Amino acid sequence: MTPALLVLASGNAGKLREFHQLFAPFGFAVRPQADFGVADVEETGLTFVENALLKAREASRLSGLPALADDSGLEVDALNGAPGIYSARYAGEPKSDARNNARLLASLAEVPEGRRRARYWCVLVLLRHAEDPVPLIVQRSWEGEILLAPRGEGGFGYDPLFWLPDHGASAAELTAEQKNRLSHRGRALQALVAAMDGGQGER
Ligand SMILES: O=c1nc[nH]c2c1ncn2[C@H]1C[C@H](O)[C@@H](COP(=O)(O)OP(=O)(O)OP(=O)(O)O)O1
Ligand SMILES: [Mg+2]
Repeated sequence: MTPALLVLASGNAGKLREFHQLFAPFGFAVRPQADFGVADVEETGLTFVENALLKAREASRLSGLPALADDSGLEVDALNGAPGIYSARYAGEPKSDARNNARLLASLAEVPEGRRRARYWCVLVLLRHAEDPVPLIVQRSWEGEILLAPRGEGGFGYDPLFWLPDHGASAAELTAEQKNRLSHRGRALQALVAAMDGGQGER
């Protein structure tokens, strides 16, 4: 299935910017859920995949279009996997990247360099319609370490604290093109598009 038009089931401006860049080469149109009056759903799942399904289903139902949702977050080993599926709300409501980053640094204040390993997860769910019983699902991670202080101005969310030892940069110090090539989201989307083009049966 290569739909002519896809709704992006997200209200996150950083994600939407990355998806627009990532989809540009593939030649089908994507529109944010806000264009169809879709508001954020309550993310009541206990896994990224459950939350992504809830978001995609709601956006598809209200738009009448195929929908792609991204549920993502940061898993920090020294915090037993927190903030995980709660990454967006780590410092409470309303969601705030600045307060989330401050809480992450405070939570890791006693954890030395070398023990600050973490990874981003991105789960993408594509529904052909709201009652699609065969969602297309891909999950990818991106390994890094949590810095002692923020670096860089790019990206969004936890990127200024997400250090990439192999690149000698934080995720916020990469160009948009570099981040999209390396990231959990960029690689998940490549895999999703490959699966849409016939990798998973007759879609
Ligand atoms: O590449 C990334 N660079 C930095 N931070 C990131 C990234 N990817 C996910 N994250 C963080 C942001 C947010 O704290 C959480 C996602 O939460 P998540 O519920 O999936 O998104 P959201 O509520 O911001 O928007 P929406 O649900 O409408 O898509 O993980
Ligand atoms: Mg969310």
